[in-house]
Amino acid sequence: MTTFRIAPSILSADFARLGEEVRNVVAAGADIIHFDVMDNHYVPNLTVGPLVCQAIRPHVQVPIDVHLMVKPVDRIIPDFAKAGANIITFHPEASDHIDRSLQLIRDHGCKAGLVFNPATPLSYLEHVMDKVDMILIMSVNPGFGGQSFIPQALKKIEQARRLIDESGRDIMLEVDGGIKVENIAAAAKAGADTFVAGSAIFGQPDYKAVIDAMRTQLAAV
Ligand SMILES: O=C(CO)[C@@H](O)[C@H](O)COP(=O)(O)O
Repeated sequence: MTTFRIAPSILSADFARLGEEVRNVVAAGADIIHFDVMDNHYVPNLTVGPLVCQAIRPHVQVPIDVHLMVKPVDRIIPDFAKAGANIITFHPEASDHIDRSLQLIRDHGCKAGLVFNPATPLSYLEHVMDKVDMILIMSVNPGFGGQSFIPQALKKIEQARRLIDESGRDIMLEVDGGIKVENIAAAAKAGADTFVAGSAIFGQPDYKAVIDAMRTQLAAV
């Protein structure tokens, strides 16, 4: 049986109360905290860095999944590992040496992953599948929360699921962007097992009600 994980994205949280926000969302049933890092270079938005990751680390026991939307990637990896990240993912287009970046993340004791924008081919995986612990399929173009799910992502999730099954490895398949109660089951049916949701959770007053509703949808898959 598939283990489904719900990973609220801090991008839609109240940054003035971030410690309280991550505590509340974990108490509401979140399995992972998704930590979006944007540099105003690789993506046209700017968020937070390792200091903020370090600041929230004592507030939660669940894994922190750091999604690097930065270029270059390598020089910031050790800082996030030291700040308490458990999973670090990056976009293959943002790294000059994908294999080296994956190895660097693993050498720092974290799980490593690659992120695929809507128009980025999965072929980047071909020679590095043995070093990947997570594949993250973007169902929006990265940079902002609150965008609409791009339905073509479902086909890519199916393709990624086939590659994972062929590899025989235990690789998490995460989807990110526009995930709501209404479409989470479709993403799960396509093969995703980890679901990032920002505005759908932090945009509602009752985090537990949303996460429970998502789990109800997942239980029927
Ligand atoms: O990485 C990103 C955006 O670049 C995402 O993690 C979003 O933050 C998800 O937000 P919603 O689409 O769920 O509101």
